[in-house]
Amino acid sequence: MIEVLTKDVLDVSGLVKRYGDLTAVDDVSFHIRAGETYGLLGPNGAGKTTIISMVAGLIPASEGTVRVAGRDMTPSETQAKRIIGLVPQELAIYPDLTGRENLKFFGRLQGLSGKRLTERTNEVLELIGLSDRAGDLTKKYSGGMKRRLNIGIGLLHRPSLLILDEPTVGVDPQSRNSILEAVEKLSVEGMAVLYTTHYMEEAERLCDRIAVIDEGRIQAEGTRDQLITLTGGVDRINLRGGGNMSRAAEALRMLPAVQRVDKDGTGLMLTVSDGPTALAGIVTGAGDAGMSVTSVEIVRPDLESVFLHLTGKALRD
Ligand SMILES: Nc1ncnc2c1ncn2[C@@H]1O[C@H](COP(=O)(O)OP(=O)(O)OP(=O)(O)O)[C@@H](O)[C@H]1O
Repeated sequence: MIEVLTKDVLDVSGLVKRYGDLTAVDDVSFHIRAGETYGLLGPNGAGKTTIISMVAGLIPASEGTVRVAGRDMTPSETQAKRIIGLVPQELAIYPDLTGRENLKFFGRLQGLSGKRLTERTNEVLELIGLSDRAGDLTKKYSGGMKRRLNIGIGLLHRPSLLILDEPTVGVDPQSRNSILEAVEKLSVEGMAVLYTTHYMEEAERLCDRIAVIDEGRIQAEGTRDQLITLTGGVDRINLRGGGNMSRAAEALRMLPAVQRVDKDGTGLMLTVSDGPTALAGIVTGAGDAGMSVTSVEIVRPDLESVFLHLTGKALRD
């Protein structure tokens, strides 16, 4: 049993995709186990959709291998595809059918029928939070509800690996939360999830491990905390106020935890090795040196800082 649980559901090795002179995906390798949510975090055009298109067997790889539950994935492979639930960015639902009718239609295509189809449809509606709107035509759904239904369709056949391509782009906050909650629940139930996003908050909340992707390459991979250590793990403390800020800056530079002090018109920005521990001494030190501090902010490093550190670019457009 333990052996089954620790086996990789997905194993990607040396994956490359070339379009003419452009290498859209460049030597990408990673693996995902049952119950693990793995994030591909990168800006638009980083290569995320191309990676998952190869993982799902929609397009052939130029080089490298994709193994799903031990089987080689290729566009002609059918067994491995049954293990996957792919939820693309584009919606694939019928506007003139209700939510429930859409699920039943796609469920039948996947070989479900009778009581099993009804039960699974109800389970999926519950999971994506659409039970109370199941009887409405989907053309009346909000964008977020349509997106949730799209995810539901990918779940009907109980895949071992769910692939979600930027599932929350352009959706309302309620639907976004409902999507994130559904992914968390599926993960607890043992599903492996491959999640692409350019929102670092989502990667931080959902993903056990994250690959930071830029220009087709994995720039770094690890847990959130492992990635944060790449930045040197320093915090920023912003002090706002008035008084003698030049003297305060000089005094604060002498404190052991303070690596750097920058000054602007309204305050001081400090780079500090352990912000929460050093905070009290910094505020006291600034006051003793003649600064009147009116506000204090600690900014801990996040995945945005990691991306900036690795690529010199901001994650957001
Ligand atoms: N069929 C194609 N032919 C030529 N170039 C392509 C093709 N598909 C993707 N590309 C290029 O490959 C690169 C990666 O695109 P990809 O769609 O995988 O990025 P992404 O990270 O998923 O971004 P987005 O979220 O915008 O889709 C881009 O430069 C894109 O223009």
